[in-house]
Amino acid sequence: MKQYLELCQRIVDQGKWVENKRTGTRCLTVINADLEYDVANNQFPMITTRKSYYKAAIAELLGYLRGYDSAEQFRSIGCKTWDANANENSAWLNNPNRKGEDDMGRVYGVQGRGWQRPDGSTLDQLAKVINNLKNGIDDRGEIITFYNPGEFELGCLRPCMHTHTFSLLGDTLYLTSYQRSCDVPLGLNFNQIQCFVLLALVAQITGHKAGKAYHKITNAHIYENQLDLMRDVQLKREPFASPQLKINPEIKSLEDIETWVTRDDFEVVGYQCHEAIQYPFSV
Ligand SMILES: Nc1nc(=O)c2c([nH]1)NC[C@@H]1CN(c3ccc(C(=O)N[C@@H](CCC(=O)O)C(=O)O)cc3)CN21
Ligand SMILES: O=c1ccn([C@H]2C[C@H](O)[C@@H](COP(=O)(O)O)O2)c(=O)[nH]1
Repeated sequence: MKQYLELCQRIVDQGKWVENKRTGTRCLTVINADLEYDVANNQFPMITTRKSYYKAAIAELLGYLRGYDSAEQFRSIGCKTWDANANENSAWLNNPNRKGEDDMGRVYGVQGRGWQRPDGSTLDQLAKVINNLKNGIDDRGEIITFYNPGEFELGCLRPCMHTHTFSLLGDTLYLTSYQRSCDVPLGLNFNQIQCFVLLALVAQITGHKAGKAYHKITNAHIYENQLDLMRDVQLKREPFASPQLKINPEIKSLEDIETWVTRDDFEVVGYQCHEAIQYPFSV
């Protein structure tokens, strides 16, 4: 929590204003932030200086791991975060590749589970990584990347947290996640949870201890219409201690994640927080 608040304060104190053509809203911006999460000691990085909707963040991650490509699929598992980008983003609405209501196109999990090869076959990046890790193999390339510049025009948004690298040291699994663009008041609240859960979950299904998750962010920003709430409300609050995350121990394989796991297989213990803050969302 301390590192989150320090990043917010750094943006407020040292950020530079950058115009953003896509959303039409300028952002106070810093470059480069390194966060880390202690998964080994179950310090769940939920924001405590406002209410955090952690189940929606976990549902979003489950949708990525399943290769979902429609906002309807995300809604059906308890996550509304893709409604606006699938249905209100003018560039995407005018894109001839959009297949209709709720279509997100070839984003995130579509690339992670079905990267298109030149011969027409597909590569399941996630299954390869899980298989290797299960067999104790780290080939120094246990990478899942959603970033496919050749297919950007086939999706509603370029992935923000775009690459996840797993590393095995003895019986301990580590994760390094890379993010090119980060909406610190809204998106980061979700992304911190997702880095933590991705490591905890993959460690559980591959039979390893979880170590640390490292989260590397390039462009970290606060949109202009979020700044007053961040500076004058959220940053004035004292954080509470981190809660703990309990994951259903019956989750044992990638197939479990694909078939029956829901957001209710994840439970938070000891969460204390300040009141909700509703930040504006820029599409
Ligand atoms: N401008 C922008 N910021 C983002 O963080 C973002 C995008 N766009 N586009 C793609 C995804 C969608 N994400 C989102 C979208 C909405 C919320 C959001 O509204 N969160 C609220 C309530 C969540 C709920 O009730 O489930 C919050 O207070 O955290 C969070 C992340 C993250 N990404
Ligand atoms: O997981 C996510 C997804 C998106 N974001 C934020 C970062 C930016 O504010 C927008 C994406 O806009 P671009 O113009 O494509 O950079 O969404 C996030 O923080 N986390």
